[in-house]
Amino acid sequence: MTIAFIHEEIPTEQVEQREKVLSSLTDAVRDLVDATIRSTVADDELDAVRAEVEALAARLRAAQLPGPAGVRYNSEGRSWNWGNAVVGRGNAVAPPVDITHDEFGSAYAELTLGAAYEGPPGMVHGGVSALLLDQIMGETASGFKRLTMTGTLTLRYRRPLPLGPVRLEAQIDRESGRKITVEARIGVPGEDAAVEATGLFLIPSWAPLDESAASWSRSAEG
Ligand SMILES: CCCCCCCCCCCCCC(=O)SCCNC(=O)CCNC(=O)[C@H](O)C(C)(C)COP(=O)(O)OP(=O)(O)OC[C@H]1O[C@@H](n2cnc3c(N)ncnc32)[C@H](O)[C@@H]1OP(=O)(O)O
Repeated sequence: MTIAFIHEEIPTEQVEQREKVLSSLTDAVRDLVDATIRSTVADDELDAVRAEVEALAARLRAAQLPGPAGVRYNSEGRSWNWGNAVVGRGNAVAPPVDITHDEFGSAYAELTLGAAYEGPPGMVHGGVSALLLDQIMGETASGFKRLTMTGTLTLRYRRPLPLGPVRLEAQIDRESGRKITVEARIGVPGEDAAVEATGLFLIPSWAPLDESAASWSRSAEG
């Protein structure tokens, strides 16, 4: 099975303009998700809203990609992955997360998780913690200069994580050939970690050890 990045020759300025407009729509959809979960309006009002939402979806379906958004890049080295489940600017399921890479081998992010990410009452779903940790660890292992895939992820849930502000941190622990071990954690900012993770990330045998020569890079905006 091939994992391919899509070369699309759109000028960076145009990509950034589209990303800005798309991000605003995505924020509005995310707010709609939160509003839906927490709404206590009457049933007939829920039904009226459903009809309007269906009409809006039909407008967006007037022009669609044939499949998922994929990861795209232009020859200026700008890439965009608007469908990604964690950082995708077009994905209202993504919290979203802005990951800062301090230097190669270390990263962090701060975000607020609302009602859409609930597991135990008032707490972050364990799978959501795993999702966020997988992304930050994968990006840390890759450093956007090589393709890495999650091989094995080990999580220790030490204490429940309340919905609200959270902080994620990751750093490479060790590397050997195609194997990169990353340590990470998520918790309330300034408190002990709620979940600790260790991940073994692999550069697949079919991928180059370093892809930076392919003039492929990710902008800070992601
Ligand atoms: C420039 C590019 C930038 C890209 C941007 C990136 C952003 C990232 C953000 C994305 C974040 C989201 C991230 C996601 O969500 S990634 C999505 C979730 N992960 C997957 O779908 C991975 C599925 N698995 C595979 O594709 C293959 O099995 C891989 C590629 C992992 C290995 O297949 P490959 O053919 O390459 O390897 P091999 O079988 O010859 O074995 C080689 C060695 O590795 C050892 N081994 C194998 N498998 C495992 C395992 N599972 N755990 C531990 N060890 C394992 C094996 O024993 C052997 O060891 P040794 O005998 O040599 O000692």
